[in-house]
Amino acid sequence: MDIIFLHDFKAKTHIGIYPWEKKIAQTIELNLEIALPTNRACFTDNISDALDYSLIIERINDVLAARHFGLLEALAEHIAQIILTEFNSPWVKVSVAKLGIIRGIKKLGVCIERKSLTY
Ligand SMILES: Nc1nc2c(c(=O)[nH]1)N=C([C@H](O)[C@@H](O)CO)CN2
Repeated sequence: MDIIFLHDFKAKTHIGIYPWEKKIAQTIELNLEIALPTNRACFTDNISDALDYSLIIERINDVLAARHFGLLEALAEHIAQIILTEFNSPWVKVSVAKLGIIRGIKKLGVCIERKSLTY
């Protein structure tokens, strides 16, 4: 299985269950591992055979700008489903973390793995 990874992807979004979290954007950190539907690009060296990671980043940034999620779990699930359904990945691992939200904890979050139903 070939994988594209995006590590330490930081972005601002509105997330959280408390009223102040609906008003103030927070920085989150995403870590993604995205299984590829084919390894063809390894042999052809052609972007049209690859999963273009810049399109994934653009799509995720659009979601983070447009949506408010209460729970980290819900945001992680939303991103996982986009990767599986829109980018045809057979498997994805998504971690979403908040930074410095609770005193004494540098980073906390959730990590989920999902498989496509079509593979
Ligand atoms: N399992 C979770 N627990 C909590 C979440 C969450 O997203 N998943 N979120 C919060 C608050 O928004 C918190 O981050 C603000 O300090 C609390 N618990």
